[in-house]
Amino acid sequence: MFSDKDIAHFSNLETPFYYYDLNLLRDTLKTCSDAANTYHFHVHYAMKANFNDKVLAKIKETGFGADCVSGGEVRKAIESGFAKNKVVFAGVGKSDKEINYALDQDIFCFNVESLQELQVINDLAGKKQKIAKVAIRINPNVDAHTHANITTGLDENKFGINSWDMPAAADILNASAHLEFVGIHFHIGSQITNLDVYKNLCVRVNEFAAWFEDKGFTVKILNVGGGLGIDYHQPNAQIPDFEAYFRIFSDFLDIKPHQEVHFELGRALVGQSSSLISRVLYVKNGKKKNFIVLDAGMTELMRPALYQAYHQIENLSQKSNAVKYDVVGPICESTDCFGKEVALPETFRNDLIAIRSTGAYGEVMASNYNLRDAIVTVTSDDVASS
Ligand SMILES: Cc1ncc(COP(=O)(O)O)c(C=O)c1O
Ligand SMILES: N[C@@H](CCCC[NH3+])C(=O)O
Repeated sequence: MFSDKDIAHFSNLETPFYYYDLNLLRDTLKTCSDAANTYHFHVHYAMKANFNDKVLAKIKETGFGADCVSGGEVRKAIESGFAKNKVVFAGVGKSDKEINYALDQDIFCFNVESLQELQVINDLAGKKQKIAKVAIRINPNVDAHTHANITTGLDENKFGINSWDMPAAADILNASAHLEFVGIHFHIGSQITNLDVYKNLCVRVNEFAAWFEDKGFTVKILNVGGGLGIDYHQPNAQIPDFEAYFRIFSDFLDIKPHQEVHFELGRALVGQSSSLISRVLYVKNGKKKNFIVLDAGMTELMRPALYQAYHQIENLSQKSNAVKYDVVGPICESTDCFGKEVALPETFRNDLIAIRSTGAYGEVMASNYNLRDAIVTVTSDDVASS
């Protein structure tokens, strides 16, 4: 929801830009942190969702750790002040260079995604006379009931080590002098709105934890990943129900006194705190379609083109009766479309348009295809001090 002051401020700015509501971000982080603390759960922020410096600063202040998926993210987390002993490194294709860098930084843990990777980390740690802490990322074959392109925990997905390879993983761990097994890791997908799927995940986590402990391993960390979704249809409802989410894990996980439960939340923490603000370049009224051509495109926000993802679109400049428009960007691709048959007030050149819920996988997935300008960001602090 934008105030008159926000809109007046936006009117003086060049578009497009990402607007960040840092107050909403702070409130979302606090709600999550309070709920996690109730259950003594640990949250690592999945940096891939958004690594804007101002966003990261707020997340670091909350005391969360960082879940990284590249050497670049590990570096960014450390340079942004996240404690090294709260940095985890996941990813199905960690390069030797990235592993060496993370070993040098003595990060908390590698979430290992293949048998070969276990051996490589052991070899590289050995060359440095170090012991690498590792958690085994297990593919639990649990359906997240989300978009196929953002499902990660099914047998056909590339992520994690398959359940039938656990005996081989245990053998490698036992034979590797430079690995310290700390626990098991799962992540079944993103934008999960049916919380029941997490109950199914808990059943699998309990089975694998018991299996490893039966084999004589101490499973200290139960890392259940992230994936909690947001309501893209209600950008003003804003803060996800973290309490209900954590309660499922408290109720359904078989947590032993020596075990910690870790989460890797991305979208739920940052998704609602941003909107992409754009201007209407042209309105084209046709026989079959009316088009609004924006100055933002799939280069600024790729999700609709990539996953046919829904983002609410609002005209901040008009309030009249609704007309249906296809809202498109200027990029030379037919998929450069933010929404079809969107009901909006009658719209004119230079109107301000907000595309909502863009805090997660928005700015970070931007590209300069078509040699587009670099992304600009504006925050609620900028508006407050204007
Ligand atoms: C391993 C891992 N952890 C955490 C996340 C964060 O997911 P989300 O932003 O859906 O919470 C992802 C992305 O899906 C991931 O791949
Ligand atoms: N980029 C995806 C989410 C991927 C999550 C990372 N595994 C999205 O925009 O919804």
